[in-house]
This record gives sequence, C-alpha cells and structure tokens, in this order.
Amino acid sequence: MTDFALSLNAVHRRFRQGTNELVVLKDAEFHMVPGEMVALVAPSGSGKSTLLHIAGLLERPNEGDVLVAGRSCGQMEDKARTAMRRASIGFVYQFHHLLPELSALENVMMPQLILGVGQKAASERAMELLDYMRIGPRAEHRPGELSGGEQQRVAIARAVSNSPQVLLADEPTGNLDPSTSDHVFGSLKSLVRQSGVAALIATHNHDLAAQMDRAVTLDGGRVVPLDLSVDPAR
Ligand SMILES: Nc1ncnc2c1ncn2[C@@H]1O[C@H](COP(=O)(O)OP(=O)(O)OP(=O)(O)O)[C@@H](O)[C@H]1O
Repeated sequence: MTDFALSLNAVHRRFRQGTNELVVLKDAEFHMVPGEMVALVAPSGSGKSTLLHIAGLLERPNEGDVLVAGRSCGQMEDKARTAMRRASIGFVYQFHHLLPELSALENVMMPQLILGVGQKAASERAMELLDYMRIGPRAEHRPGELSGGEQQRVAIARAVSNSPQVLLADEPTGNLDPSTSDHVFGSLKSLVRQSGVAALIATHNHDLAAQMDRAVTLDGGRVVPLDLSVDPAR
C-alpha cells in the first residue's frame, strides 16, 4: 500500500447559511504522496480555503476522515489535533503573517520553540533554512525591513521548519510581481523536492500550476484532476 502524506477520505463539509445548507465539499477524495507538488486551481467560492482548512486540521469535516502521514485525524480531540497540526503541517499564506517584532531568524525558530526544540538547535535549523532560501544575510532583520519576496521566503522557511509531512499554501506568491513570484516559487519548489514534504498549493497562476506535478480543481464539491492544457481559462 502506498504511504500517503495526506489523504482525504469521503470528506463532506456543509455550512448553514440562514435557513439554507451550503454543501462545499461532497464526498471529496484526495491523496498526496511525499515530495509531491499539487496545484489547486479553482474559481473563487468553490471551496479552496475550506479544503485547505480541513487538510490542515483547522476545521473538521462533517463526515469523512483526514489522514496525515497515515494517522487518522477526523475523530481526534482538539488537543491531539492541535499537536498533530503543529508537528506535521506547515502553512504559507498570500500575506506572510510574520510576527513584526521578531527578526527573520526568530520567526523561523518560533514553530520549533513551540514544539519544545532547544534554542541552539532551533536557531541552527532556522539559519540553514534561511540560507537555503537565499536570505541568510537578512536573518537579523525584522519583516518590515525586508522586501515582499524576502518576507515570503521567510514565511516559507518558517512553514517547513518543523519538517512537516504536509505543506499547505494559499496563493503563496499572489502578492508578488511576476519576476519575484517566479524566483520565490523556484526556491519553494526546490525546498519541496529536497525535504520530501507533500505540498498542496492553491493558485490562480496557471504558469506556476503547470510547473507542479499535477493540478486538481473542485467540481461540485469533489476534488478532480485538472488538465491545464485544455483549461479554457488559460
Ligand atoms: N464558516 C462559514 N460559514 C458559512 N459559509 C461559509 C463558511 N466558510 C465558507 N463558507 C462558504 O463556502 C463557500 C466556499 O468558501 P471558500 O472560502 O472555501 O471558497 P474559496 O474557493 O476559497 O474562495 P476564495 O478563492 O474567494 O477565497 C463560499 O460560498 C463561502 O461563502
């Protein structure tokens, strides 16, 4: 049997909107193997954030299960789910969400310190990642002193600092100009390859999506393959 980094099994997610019930995910099945990079390309309102929140153990499905590194998380109680999320999942958002009063290095150390890693080991790991993302020389700078591309590099380094099995990103380069976006995406891609994390990346950028291993979309609440070469929006 394949060891999946992430599995969504028959996931349903419904929201109550007034007297109506909105079904956002319906029998959604999705699996990723370690080291895989998958683009999530879907129209606004189709459920991308909902899918990322459920995959990231931030929200529970109404039905179905989410397995991270083979461990069933659907029925986990909140404390165990939070611990699982901190240890096994990394998040990158469109806006970096770095802590403004901390340096780049301290921001990247933070998830490790929360997990109980010692200062020295956390600092060495953070520095290694900042070097890998080619911003080592900016390690002591605060986010406000960094460019948009540099801030996203720090956010990516922070997301993988705990060596998660799953990396979830929502428009990680959506706030950057095209050239910076290409450079940051290139670094993200090599980091995914080098670390073996499974990365699910929501993007509206078809050129970036085409550089990933495969693309999926949401159709009537299901996760289905997307063939970018025949996508009419291209
Ligand atoms: N907590 C909630 N309560 C009620 N409805 C919700 C809730 N969260 C999301 N929805 C609805 O579910 C649908 C999917 O939302 P979601 O945010 O997942 O879409 P999306 O594809 O990420 O959109 P966008 O690209 O615009 O962020 C939307 O119609 C939204 O209004």
